[in-house]
Amino acid sequence: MPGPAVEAAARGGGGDHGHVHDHDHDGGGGKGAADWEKTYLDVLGICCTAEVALVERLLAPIDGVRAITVVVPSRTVIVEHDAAAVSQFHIVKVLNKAGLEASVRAYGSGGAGAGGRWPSPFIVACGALLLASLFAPLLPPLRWLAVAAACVGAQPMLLRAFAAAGKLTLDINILMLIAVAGAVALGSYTEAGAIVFLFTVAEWLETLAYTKASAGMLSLMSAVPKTVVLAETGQVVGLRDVAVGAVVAVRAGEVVPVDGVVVGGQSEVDESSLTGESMPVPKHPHSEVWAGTMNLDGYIAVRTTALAENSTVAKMERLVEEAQNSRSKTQRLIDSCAKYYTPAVVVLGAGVVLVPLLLGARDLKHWFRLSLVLLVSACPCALVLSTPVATFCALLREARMGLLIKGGSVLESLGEIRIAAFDKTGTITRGEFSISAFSVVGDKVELSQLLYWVSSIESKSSHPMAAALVEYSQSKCIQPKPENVTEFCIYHGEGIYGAIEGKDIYIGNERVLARSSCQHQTDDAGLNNKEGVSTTGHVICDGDLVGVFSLSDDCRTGAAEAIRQLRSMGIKSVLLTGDSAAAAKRAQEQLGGVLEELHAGLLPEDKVRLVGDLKARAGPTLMVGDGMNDAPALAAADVGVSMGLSGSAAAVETSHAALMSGDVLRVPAAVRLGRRARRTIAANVAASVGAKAGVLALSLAWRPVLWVAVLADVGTCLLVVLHSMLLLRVRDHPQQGRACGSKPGRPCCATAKAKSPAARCQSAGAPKKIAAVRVHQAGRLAGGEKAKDCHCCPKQGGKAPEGSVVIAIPAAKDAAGGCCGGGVGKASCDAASNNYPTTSTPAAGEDEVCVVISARSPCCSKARSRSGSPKDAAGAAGCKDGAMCCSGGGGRDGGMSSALVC
Ligand SMILES: Nc1ncnc2c1ncn2[C@@H]1O[C@H](COP(=O)(O)OP(=O)(O)OP(=O)(O)O)[C@@H](O)[C@H]1O
Ligand SMILES: [Zn+2]
Repeated sequence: MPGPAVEAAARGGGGDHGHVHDHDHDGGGGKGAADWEKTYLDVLGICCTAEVALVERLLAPIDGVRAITVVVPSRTVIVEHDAAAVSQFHIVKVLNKAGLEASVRAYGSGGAGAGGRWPSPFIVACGALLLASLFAPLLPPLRWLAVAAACVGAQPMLLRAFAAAGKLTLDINILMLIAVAGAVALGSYTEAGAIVFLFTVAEWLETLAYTKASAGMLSLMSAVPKTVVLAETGQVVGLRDVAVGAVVAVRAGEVVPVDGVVVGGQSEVDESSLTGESMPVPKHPHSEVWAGTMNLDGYIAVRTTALAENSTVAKMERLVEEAQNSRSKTQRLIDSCAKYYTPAVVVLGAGVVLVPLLLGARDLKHWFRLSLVLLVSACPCALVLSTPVATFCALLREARMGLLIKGGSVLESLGEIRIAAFDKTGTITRGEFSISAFSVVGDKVELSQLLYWVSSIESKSSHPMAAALVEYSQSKCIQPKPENVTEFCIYHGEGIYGAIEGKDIYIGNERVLARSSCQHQTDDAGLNNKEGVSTTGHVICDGDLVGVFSLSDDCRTGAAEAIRQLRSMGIKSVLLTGDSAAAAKRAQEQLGGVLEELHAGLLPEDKVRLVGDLKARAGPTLMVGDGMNDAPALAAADVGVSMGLSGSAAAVETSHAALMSGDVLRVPAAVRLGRRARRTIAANVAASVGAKAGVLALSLAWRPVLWVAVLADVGTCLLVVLHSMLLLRVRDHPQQGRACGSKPGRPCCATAKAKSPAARCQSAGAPKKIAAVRVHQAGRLAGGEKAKDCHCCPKQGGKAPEGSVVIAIPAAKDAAGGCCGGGVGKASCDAASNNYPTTSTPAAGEDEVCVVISARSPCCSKARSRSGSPKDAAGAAGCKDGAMCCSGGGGRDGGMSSALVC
C-alpha cells in the first residue's frame, strides 16, 4: 500500500514546477500547450491509503494529466493538468465512475465537501431497515429487512469495490463486502446489516471531522482576488498579468492581491491569515503589505514587489502542500508495515478456513466466522491514519499560529528539541536600529559628505543597520544616491564595501577595519560609554578611519518570556550572533540573563560549526534566525526556524519552518505542540494496534463476533481522527506567556522586572567588566592581520570559532555548587566561583585573555569525567565545591561554553 500522500508524476516528467497556476478556468486557456493548471478536488471516497493507488491508476492514464497528489488527511486530490487537453469535469467524471464521490473545490469554499454534512439517503435507509429488522422476534419475516439494509447501505461500497477490484487493488470496501456476504451465508442477517451500517456511519462521521479540519486549511489561505485594479488607469486586469512595479489599488474591505509597498493612502490591515496575529497593522507609505491580507479601512495604492505566483501567500500555499506530502519517519515505518500487514492477514484468514476444512474439523462455522473477523481486521486503516491525520492537524494548528512547518518530519523533530540557538539581530532583537551617535573622525571629511557616502552605499545593503543609517541621513536632509555607487560588496560578519566618487569606503565592525588595512587605533570609548549602546560601526575611506557611529536595537517583546518557557521545558537557549560581544551582552541584560551562553562575532560558518557542536553536545538542536548569515546554520540545525516576513529570503528558503510574525513566543508554543503531536501519534498507534489485538483476543478467548470486529476497525479510525483533531484546539500561549509580554513600552519584560537573581548579580558587577571584554576584543581585531592568526585559547582544541567571543553567563548565587566543566582551566574556575566577571592576566607568551563571566548551571560529575584532556581534568578538580560550572554542563566540548577572549 502506498503512502497516504503520494505524488505520482504521471506524464511529461517533472517539468517546470515553478510555473503552476491555480485552477481558474477562464483565465487559463489558450496560452499555448504548456498551460498547466492545478485542480483541487474533494474526494469523499478516500478512506485510507488504499484509495491512493486507485486514484492514481484512474487518473494517470488520462492524456494531459501531469501530476497527481493525494492528500489523505484532507481527502483532497490535486491534479496538475493541461486545461486544454483535459477538463476538470472529465477528471471528476472518471473518479465518480469509480464511486469516489469527487467534486471540484471552489476556491475559498470549505473543504471536503458539500455532501458531508448530512448522512446520505443510503445510510438513513440502511439504519431504518436495520431498526425495523430488530423486531424480527415478534414477526420472523422482518429479519429479511436486515439483508435489505445491507444491500441498500452497501451501494456506495459496491461501486468503489468494483473499481478497486478492476484495478487489482484490495481495499477496505472489498474486505467489508466479503464480510457482509459471509455473514449472510452464515445466516446472521442482522450482523450483515450492522456491518454495513457501522461502516457507512463511521465513514460519514469521519468525513464530517475532515470537513472541519480542511475548512481550517482554506481559511488559512484566505482567498486572493483573481483580478486587480490598476491605480493609475482604473483598469481591471487579471492577477497573473500584474507586473512587478505596477501600482494597484486596494479599497477598504478588499484583500490585498499582491505583495508590495504602499505608495499612497493609509489603512489598517488584518494580517492574521499570514502571521496568526489578530491585531490589525497600520499601513502608510513605505509600509510593506502582503497578498492575502485584508485591508480593513481606508484606501491604499500598492506598488507590487513580486509576481502573484511568487507572493508570500503563494509560497505558503506551496509549503503547506509540500508539508502534507512529506512523510515523517514514523509514518514511513507504519506505511511499510501496513504494506505487509494486509496480505498477511488475508492469507491467515484463508488459512483459518482451509486448514480445518482439509483436516475435516467439525465446527467449520466457527472457523469461517474467525476467518471473516480476520478479513475485517485486515484493514490497517486506523494505524495508517494515526500519523498523517495528527500531523496534518498539528501542521494546520502551527500554520494558524503563523508558523509554517515544512513537513511531518520537522514536526517530529520539533518535539525532540533539547537546545535552542537564537540569532540576535532581527530574532531576539527587532532589527530596528536607531543611531545613537554618528561622528566624524579627523578632519578629512565633513559630516554631510560622510553621511552622503554612507547612506548611498548602505542603500544597497539589506542589513537591518543599513536601513537605520539611510534613515538617519535622510533625517539630516541628506538624500542617498545609490546610483553613484560604482562598486559594492558585502563581507559577511564584517560589513560592506562601496566605491563612490572615486573613494573606497568600508563600513562595518572591527573586522572591516582590519580588512581595509586601516591603521587607525580605534578610539571609540566615547561611544561605548554611552547608555544603551549596542553596536559600534566604523567608516573607512581610502584606508583612513573617517567616522564612527553607534546603534542600538531593542529586544522583541516576549523574547525573554519565550526563552524562559523553553527553559521550563528543559530546553537551554544560547545566542549566536555576528554582532559584537558588547551587543550580545546588552541583549542578555535586556533579557534579564535568561540565555545560557553567548557567542559573539561569528561568521556564518562559525554559526554552522557551533550548531554542529550543540547537536553533538546537547542533542536535537533548534536554530532561530533571520539573516542571510543564518541560512547555513538554519539548514544545519535539526529544526531551523526563519523569521519569515521580516527575514531574508535565503533564511526562509533553507529553514525547516518559517515564522510569519515577529512573535518569538510562538517558538516555545511550537515545540509544545510538536511534543503534543508526538504523544497524540503514540496514543493513536497504541489505540489502533490495541483494537486489533483486542478483537483477536476476544475471538480466540470467547467467540468471533463480526460486528465487534467492524466496530473496532471503523471505530478506531474515527477515534484516531477525532483524537488528532484535538490538536487543532491547542491554545496558543499558556496563560503566563501573555502576562508580561504584551505590556507595551517595555522592550523586554524581564528587564523591567529585573527580578531574577542572575539579573541582580549582573547589575552588581557585570557591566564594568563587560566593557573590558569588548576593549580586549576590539584591541585584538584592530591589530589587523594578527586577528587571523590568533586562536582563542588553543587549549580548547579550536572549539571556539576563531575571532569569536564566547561568554558563559553569570549565574544565580543560589545555583552554586557545581563544578567547572572543563576547558577553561583553573584560573577561570577560580574566577567563576566569584560569581562575577573576572579578567585573568594573559599567561606569558600568550596573546590571550580568558574571561569567565561565571556560569549558570551546576554541572554533573558525568559531564566532568567526559572531558578528555588532563588540563580539563585539572580544571575540574580545582573547582569541585562552591565553584560554578560552565554552562552547558561542560560536556565533551566544554570549551565552547567557557568565556574566552583573545
Ligand atoms: N550593512 C552594514 N553596515 C554596517 N555594518 C554592517 C553591515 N553589515 C554588517 N555589518 C557589521 O557586521 C556585523 C556582523 O554582521 P552579521 O550580519 O554577520 O551579524 P548581525 O546581523 O549583526 O547579527 P546576528 O548574527 O545576530 O543577526 C554587524 O554587527 C555590523 O557591525
Ligand atoms: Zn480504511
